[in-house]
Amino acid sequence: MKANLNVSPLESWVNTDGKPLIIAGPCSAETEEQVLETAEGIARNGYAHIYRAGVWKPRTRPGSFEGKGEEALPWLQKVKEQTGLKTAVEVATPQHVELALKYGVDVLWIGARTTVNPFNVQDLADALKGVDVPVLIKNPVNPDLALWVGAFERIAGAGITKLGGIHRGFSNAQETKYRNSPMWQIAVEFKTSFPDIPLIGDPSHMAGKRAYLAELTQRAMDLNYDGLIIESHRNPDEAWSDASQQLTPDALGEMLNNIEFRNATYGTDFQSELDRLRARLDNLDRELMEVLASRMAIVEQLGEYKRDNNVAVLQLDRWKHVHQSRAEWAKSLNLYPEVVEELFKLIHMESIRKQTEVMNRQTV
Ligand SMILES: C=C(O[C@@H]1C=C(C(=O)O)C=C[C@H]1O)C(=O)O
Repeated sequence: MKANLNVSPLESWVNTDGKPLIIAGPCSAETEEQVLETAEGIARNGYAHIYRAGVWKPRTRPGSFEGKGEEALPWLQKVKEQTGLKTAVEVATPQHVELALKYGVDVLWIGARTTVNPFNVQDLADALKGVDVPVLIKNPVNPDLALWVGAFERIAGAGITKLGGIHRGFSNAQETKYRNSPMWQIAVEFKTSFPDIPLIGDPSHMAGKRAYLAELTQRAMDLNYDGLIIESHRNPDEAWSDASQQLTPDALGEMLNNIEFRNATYGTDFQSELDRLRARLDNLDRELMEVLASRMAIVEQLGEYKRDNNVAVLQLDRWKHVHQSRAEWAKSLNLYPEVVEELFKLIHMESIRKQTEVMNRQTV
């Protein structure tokens, strides 16, 4: 996917000394004391660059705590004064943008439920015209990379260059382990297509539960994310929103201490070993494709035979056998059966496409 985006590097608006950007703070600003005490704990631990707090909360159903609104913004000003941390809030309407800027919030983020709606995003873009403020855009709730990119195009269209993406995962229709499925492949695609846009992992919203935060944080770091946004509350169990996924500032510090922060690049001694192993991979991938091409040639012959004998392309019994036997082979080869199953589903669909083409090919 391509898009013409003018993006300033992260270092142009926040100094992280080359380390991942850490944004931490409570899901919601509840009271002045809660905001200040949590900020003080985070500042004391020294890991964070930006303090986050939700002031306007988009809730799934009405009736739950929807945020303190404007009343909470002076509390964030105090956080800045007392800790030196920058501050960030979520904005969903032009009025939110206006108020956040009025009270000197340093960084704005657009939530997943806003990114999903181009009308909302355009309204925000219009409100941001002529303003120089960093804007982080969460992925839309549904796994649609183009919709995410569209939001970047709209905000960039307003002249904002200090941009970043937040990968918070994708909403699930059914109960799954994580509250929001990470679907890492979408983020990898995002990073591949837009290497200049800093990408920040949001393990809190992926996890939904404290117990999964460390593994998701590690995963984001293994994928070389530029930063993390993690919810932290002075007393998580008493939080007015997202109680089960927040950590105390100290517990967050402890978790981050146990994360391995990987290097994005490597030295020359490492390079030669990487080159050697990658050369082997190149050869193997080439062989893999040659095998695939041979398979397709046989599929084509089978297609011709089916056409000449008026036999249907799809052969369910055979396909079931292929599907099952390859999953068994995968197990015995120590490969993930689910991955091999997915691979063979793709191969099967390609066989069907090829044979359908053969069937409908004009014979002379
Ligand atoms: C190749 C065939 O046609 C289809 C493709 C299959 C495959 O790719 O393995 C299996 C069954 C058929 O649905 C076949 O009939 O064997």
